[in-house]
Amino acid sequence: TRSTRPQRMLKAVQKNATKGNPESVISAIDYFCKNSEWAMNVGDEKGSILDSVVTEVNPSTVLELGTYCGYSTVRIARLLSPGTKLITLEFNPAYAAVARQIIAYAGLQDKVTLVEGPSSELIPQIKERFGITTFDFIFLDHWKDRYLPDIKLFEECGLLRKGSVLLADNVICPGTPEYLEYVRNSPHYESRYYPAHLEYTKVEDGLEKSVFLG
Ligand SMILES: O=c1[nH]cnc2c(O)c(F)c(-c3ccc(F)cc3)c(-c3ccc(F)cc3)c12
Ligand SMILES: [Mg+2]
Repeated sequence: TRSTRPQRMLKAVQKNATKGNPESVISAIDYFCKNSEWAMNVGDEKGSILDSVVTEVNPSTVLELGTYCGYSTVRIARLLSPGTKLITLEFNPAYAAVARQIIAYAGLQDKVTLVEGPSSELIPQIKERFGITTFDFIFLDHWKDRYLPDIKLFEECGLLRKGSVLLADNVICPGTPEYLEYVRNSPHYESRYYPAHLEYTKVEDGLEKSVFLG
């Protein structure tokens, strides 16, 4: 049967990247998406903004919603201090299977815990399952309609602390208007928009960074 796009992306990584070299994995995926098949990785332009925010926060606890093929997981994990781990949630088992292999190819498997399932069920389990009290950094990149309910879930579950940084992808394309309205008008968040483009295209998109004020 015909391979899937994530499987073809994995093949491109195995062919063109160097095992244990995260930069080469990132480059191989970007090359694949620019020259073979578009795919919904955060990409190099928004990825550079992601890198700068992660570097600035230098988080000890990290959560990613939406692993897909692991591109942003690799981007984040390669920047973490030794001993720091990130938890990434993926709903789609086929995506998760490819992501595990791409993360391992980059040599970052010891810094990543990939959990399969819906964020609505997994978020309330995080404290007990992973011994986390609060997150320093959260990257939202799963499904636009879950951004607002999941940020409310973070608040209800006590997973945010004064200074927790949330960074959300696709706030313009496909767009998350209710989420933006919430973080931009809530007295509990300081929000800032980083303009960019939809990965590998000229279409407008951007990232929204929101700091929890407590
Ligand atoms: O769903 C997503 N999660 C995370 N990141 C995404 C991302 O970075 C994207 F660029 C897109 C996107 C945007 C425009 C487009 F034309 C196709 C896909 C999607 C997306 C949006 C709607 C869908 F029906 C399917 C996928 C996502
Ligand atoms: Mg995205």
